[in-house]
Amino acid sequence: MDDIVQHEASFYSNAEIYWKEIPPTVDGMLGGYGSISSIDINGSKAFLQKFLGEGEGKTGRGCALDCGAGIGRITKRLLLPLFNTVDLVDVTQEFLDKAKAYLGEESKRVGNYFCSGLQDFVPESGRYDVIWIQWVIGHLTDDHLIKFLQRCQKALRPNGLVVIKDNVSYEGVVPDEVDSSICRDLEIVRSLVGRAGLRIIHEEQQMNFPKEIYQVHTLALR
Ligand SMILES: C[S@@+](CC[C@H](N)C(=O)[O-])C[C@H]1O[C@@H](n2cnc3c(N)ncnc32)[C@H](O)[C@@H]1O
Repeated sequence: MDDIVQHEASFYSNAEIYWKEIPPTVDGMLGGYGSISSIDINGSKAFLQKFLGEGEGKTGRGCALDCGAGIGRITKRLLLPLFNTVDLVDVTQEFLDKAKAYLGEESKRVGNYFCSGLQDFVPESGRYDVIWIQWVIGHLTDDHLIKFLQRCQKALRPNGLVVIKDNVSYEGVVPDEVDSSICRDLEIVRSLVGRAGLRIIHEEQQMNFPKEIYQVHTLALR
């Protein structure tokens, strides 16, 4: 991590260069593991449903933000079916350009396509019921992740949730030179969430993924 902080500019620019070369497809989004997309989405749906609904303390279904959205794989199958409006934010303009066609008819319920790195992005205060952050935190330094989570907390509506769903390493920080990212262990992710001042409401491991990939954990925060 110290290395990355010293070479922060190239950590971000190398990731941008990497993603610009990736085809705007579900397989591209998932590093060749397009086949696990349905298992992923179904797991996420079951996770989110626990918090949605009518009544005291339930999370609303007005507006969601898909962070590191890519072409909108999660927006299409998880967020648009559950929320009235969805905003997308991603650093790769080519993916956002593809999103409208990929989302089809339902893209009329997309509020905004924001092209920005999450390290720079300021979500609108009080706008979102759910802020979904999947398979992208490894592209942020610790400091930027903490500050982004703090901005997300301010962007929540009452009873809103920030959800992180991501790979976790067995131990420590594992760099990936290919896409210029890192994978953190679960303890490190939890501690960054704590340093950001958010509380973990619920946590689950995604089941039924291939054995050879990282474990994937989902954390609901507010
Ligand atoms: C592994 S893909 C995941 C896409 C989507 N979350 C999904 O699960 O289908 C990572 C995405 O993060 C985007 N990305 C990489 N670095 C980013 C950054 N610093 N800020 C915002 N998006 C970033 C890439 O353009 C890419 O769309």
